[in-house]
Amino acid sequence: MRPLLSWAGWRAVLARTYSPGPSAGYRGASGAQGYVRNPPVGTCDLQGELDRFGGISVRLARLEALDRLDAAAFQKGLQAAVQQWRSEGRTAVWLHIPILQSRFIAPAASLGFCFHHAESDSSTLTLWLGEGPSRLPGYASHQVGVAGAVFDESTRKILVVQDRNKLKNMWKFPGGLSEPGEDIGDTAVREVFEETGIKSEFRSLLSIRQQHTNPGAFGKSDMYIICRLKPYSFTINFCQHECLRCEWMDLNDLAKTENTTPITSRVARLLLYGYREGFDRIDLTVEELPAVHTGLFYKLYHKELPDNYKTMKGID
Ligand SMILES: NC(=O)C1=CN([C@@H]2O[C@H](COP(=O)(O)OP(=O)(O)OC[C@H]3O[C@@H](n4cnc5c(N)ncnc54)[C@H](O)[C@@H]3O)[C@@H](O)[C@H]2O)C=CC1
Ligand SMILES: [Mg+2]
Repeated sequence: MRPLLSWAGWRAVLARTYSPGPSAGYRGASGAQGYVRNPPVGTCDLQGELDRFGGISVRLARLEALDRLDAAAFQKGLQAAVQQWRSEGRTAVWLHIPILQSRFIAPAASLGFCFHHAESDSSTLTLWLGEGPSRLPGYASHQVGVAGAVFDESTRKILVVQDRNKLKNMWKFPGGLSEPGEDIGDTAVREVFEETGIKSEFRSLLSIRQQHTNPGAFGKSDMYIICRLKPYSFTINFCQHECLRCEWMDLNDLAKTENTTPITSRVARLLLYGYREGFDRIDLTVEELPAVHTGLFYKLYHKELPDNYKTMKGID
């Protein structure tokens, strides 16, 4: 059995890891993003990561001796390390703690660390070391809900549901919360299918509602986006868990009824206007463009831009 890492050993590991000497220099230019990696000391192989803002990121999951380290020894080691990082002019510490090592949260908090966020299997705590108030960005500020206004132009019918879990049964568009990494249009199409059995395709984005302190948003703000969808199946098979009723309703009736929410009524009128005057008046269509710095792609939603403006040919 390997020996328990002592406080002195732990302190040495932390101190050596964050004091780049000849054997542990930063990769890349000074002040740039890089790693600080030392050869294993005792049973530990600690890695600290320097970010481009001068902060240091510590991932406890990478410590080999973590299981055998007690909370008190961790606190002393962390305190010494924080002192060292301060003296080195680091701006912040990001401490990533696996859920099974949550015993290290309280010692870190006693040194001034606060929760930044938590995911299912880890929490991230931060400590601001820079001048003045913290400039660290917060975590998620909104939840995103997306509904589909599925409109069949050939019959002028719109797909509506009544929620099973609401005290008042009002007509609304089927929809739900967006999943991480999911495009807005894909959420609308998925939620419509899950709740009503109707297959559809994305056409445009119609409206965005922002609401703060929404009771269902875990203290965050709520962004509720309504998309225009085109149906390609018409037989309703609605979800009994979530919906009480589901119908194809004439768009005029939805625009006039009082048995609906203000947002549904407003978007029904918007759709009626688009149906009569041309959907280009109301649609924010989507295009995929490349991001310059990351090489990733993103979706951009805006009113249709004439081709000559896209290319800027023939424009003064
Ligand atoms: N103004 C409007 O017409 C309405 C807008 N919205 C917006 O739609 C979005 C959310 O859509 P939803 O259809 O509510 O989400 P959703 O379709 O993703 O999920 C709703 C279902 O999740 C389950 N669920 C939710 N919270 C639960 C809990 N605490 N415990 C157990 N089960 C739970 C229930 O089965 C519920 O039927 C939000 O952005 C909200 O603001 C929702 C209702 C009406
Ligand atoms: Mg729903």
